Amino acid sequence: MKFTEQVWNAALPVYEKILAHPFNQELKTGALPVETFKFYIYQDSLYLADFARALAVAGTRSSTSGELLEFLQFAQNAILVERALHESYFAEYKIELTSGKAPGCFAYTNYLLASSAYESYEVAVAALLPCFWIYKRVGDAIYANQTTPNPYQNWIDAYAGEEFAVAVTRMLARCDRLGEQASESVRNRMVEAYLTSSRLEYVFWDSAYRRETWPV
Ligand SMILES: Cc1ncc(CO)c(N)n1
Repeated sequence: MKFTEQVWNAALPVYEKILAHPFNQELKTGALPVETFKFYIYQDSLYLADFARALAVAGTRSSTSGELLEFLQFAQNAILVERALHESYFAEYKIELTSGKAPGCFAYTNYLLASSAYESYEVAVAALLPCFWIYKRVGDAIYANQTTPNPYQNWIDAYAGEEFAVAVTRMLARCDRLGEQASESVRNRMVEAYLTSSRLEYVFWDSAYRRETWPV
C-alpha cells in the first residue's frame, strides 16, 4: 500500500472529526461568528510563520538539492500566504490581536519545529504532510457543500483552489517516495508523526473555535 493511503486510513477518524467540528461546519454555512474567524486568522498567521521555518529546516535535512529546493519553495509559499493574510483579512477585519499563540497553536507549531530539527528527514516530512493534505481535503469538502454567498469565500477558495492543489500533489508524491524507501521502523515513526500532526490539526481548529486562552 502507498504510504499516503496507509496514513489516510490510519488518521481517517481524526479527519472525520475535523470535518464535523463546529468550526468547519459553521465556516461551510457562513454562520461562524466573525470574532472566531478573526481569532483563527490571527492564530494562523502565527502558525504559518513557524510552518515556513519547519519546512525550510526539514529541507536542509534532505540529501538532495532537489528536495531542499522543493521544501524551500513550500516555505516561501507559507511566508507569502502569511503576508497575504495581513494584506487581506487583517486589514478587512481590523485585526489587532496581540495575545500571542494560544495553547493549541503553540503545541502544533512547536511539534513541527521540534520534528523538523530533531527527527529524521523522513519523519519530519511525514509530520508536515497533514498541514497540506488535511487542509486540502477540508477545503474541498467545504467548497463542495458550502452555502453561497459565504462571508468566508476567499478562505474556502484558497484551500479548494488549483495553486494549493499543486503543492499538495508534490508533497504527496514526496511522502510516497520516502515511505517506499524507508525501513519498517522509520515508516512506523512516519505514520506516528502523521497521526500526531493530524490530531494537532484538530486541536488547532478546536482552540480557534473556543478562542482558547492560557488558563494561567
Ligand atoms: C493550522 C494550519 N494547518 C495547515 C494550513 C495550511 O497550510 C494552515 N494554513 N493552517
